[in-house]
Amino acid sequence: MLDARAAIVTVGRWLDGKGWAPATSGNYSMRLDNGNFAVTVSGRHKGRLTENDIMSVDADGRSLDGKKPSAETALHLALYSSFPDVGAVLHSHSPAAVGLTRAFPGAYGYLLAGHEMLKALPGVTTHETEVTIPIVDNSQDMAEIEAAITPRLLAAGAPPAYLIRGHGLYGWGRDMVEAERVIEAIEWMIAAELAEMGFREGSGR
Ligand SMILES: CSC[C@@H](O)[C@@H](O)C(=O)COP(=O)(O)O
Ligand SMILES: [Zn+2]
Repeated sequence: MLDARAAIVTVGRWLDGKGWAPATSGNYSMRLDNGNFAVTVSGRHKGRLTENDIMSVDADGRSLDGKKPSAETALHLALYSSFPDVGAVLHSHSPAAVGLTRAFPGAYGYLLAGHEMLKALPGVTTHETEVTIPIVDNSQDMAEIEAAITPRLLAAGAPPAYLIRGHGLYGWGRDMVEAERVIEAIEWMIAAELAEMGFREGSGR
């Protein structure tokens, strides 16, 4: 648990430095060796976490230390339950990811194709490929989001990430380093796509 606390504090500072964790948004978790999970306490500023802002929950999301876990804990636990190899889950709130999902209100997914950066995703070895990041509508009912997204994540070829419309990005990996790489790569590709759209609009192409 000590290592997990330190890793989560560090990742919060990094994500906040990127501008992807404003105003207490975002939440982070890690699988623990004892079958429980370390998760951020709800409502804390993720760039200013201390180790007291990381708590543990069991596989049903019950607090094990009297603190209040992230409001989105159920989404983290659904990923750990679906993917036994996953060791860390990150949730970012970047303006790019939120802007993209709001710019395409009817989109069910966003296609990333031809980017060299796709190779940052586990198992991808060439830019000559495409990955669709699923988009699910936002809800304050985590069970609703979970039910809408889980079957899509279990489909063949699904990436280790999804977008919640008008809300943010979830990404995960076998460990914290891999989860960070997934989030950073997808956030970067989304920003590149938005920049490209701006150029096209500006040049009339
Ligand atoms: C402050 S807006 C963001 C929250 O509503 C929520 O989406 C979020 O990401 C953080 O919630 P939290 O309960 O702190 O984990
Ligand atoms: Zn959120």
